[in-house]
Amino acid sequence: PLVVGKEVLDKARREGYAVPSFNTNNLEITQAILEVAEELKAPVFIQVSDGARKYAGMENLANLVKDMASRVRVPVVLHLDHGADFAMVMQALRAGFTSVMIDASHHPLEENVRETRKVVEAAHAVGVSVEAELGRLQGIEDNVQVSEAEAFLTDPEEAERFVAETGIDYLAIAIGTSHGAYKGKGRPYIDHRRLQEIARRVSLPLVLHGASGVPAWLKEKLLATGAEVKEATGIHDEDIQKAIPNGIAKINIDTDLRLAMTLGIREVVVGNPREFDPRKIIGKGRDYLKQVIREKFQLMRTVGRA
Ligand SMILES: O=C(COP(=O)(O)O)N(O)CCCOP(=O)(O)O
Ligand SMILES: [Zn+2]
Repeated sequence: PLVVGKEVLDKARREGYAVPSFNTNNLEITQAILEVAEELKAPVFIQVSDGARKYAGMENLANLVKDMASRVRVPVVLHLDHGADFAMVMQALRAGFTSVMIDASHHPLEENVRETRKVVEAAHAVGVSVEAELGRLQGIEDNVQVSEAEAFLTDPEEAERFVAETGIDYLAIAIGTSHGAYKGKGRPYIDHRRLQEIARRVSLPLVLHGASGVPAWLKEKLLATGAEVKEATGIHDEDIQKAIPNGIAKINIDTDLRLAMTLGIREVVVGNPREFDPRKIIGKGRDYLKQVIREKFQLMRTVGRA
């Protein structure tokens, strides 16, 4: 069923596992997420970004997820990813979202606090959980762009104050991850000591954005279809596994789903030039999506937690 975010993440942080938050833009991605969550008896967040809202329509995606979530046994949270402003958050609340992010992290701290408090008051009035962000990720991705220079990591002491002043339910932090498929030259450096210091001061569930791994098997297969993803690199599994006991309870995954969908589509389109049935083309993408989603639940130890 559809549930509120706080209860799912408080349990995850308490019991030392994480819940993946997968971005959806359409029917097939949503199906893949829910089929695997049900199969593995795992709680799951399905999140809609600003880009997805523009692409598919917020109400369309909300109605799809709400209806499908009502027909599975595992807890499903419908989450607004990177809510840009109060108006967008209100649109999500009206559409029935059970968790919302207000991302005012690119504003000065006082404005971030003000914006976030306003959202907390409105969302909590209707029993919906709130995520906010402190610190900035580097990385380029569609509507989420921060140049290297502006990127800065989350200050533990500031995080403690921010949580106290805003009343949020979970906190997104910057410890070295970044959005998109190009997270740095070699292995991205994840500041685990900084995370431990934040987790010591903040008892709320912590959120990791920009956490896609760009799995080797997926990259190899994509390269074999002629996809130009040679420079793509992601967060290493060990860094994810290390971050979870240190308070990370929600982990955002979008890029790995994009790569999986693209692999299926390219394999059919490049491999069978005579194929023009979208069900065969997008359907192949859905199969790879399910494989990636399965791996994420296993990596985050979410299996069987529903
Ligand atoms: O943290 C992430 C994804 O991280 P990833 O790129 O490492 O998967 N997200 O919040 C997804 C942001 C997607 O925004 P848009 O659809 O507008 O491009
Ligand atoms: Zn993000």
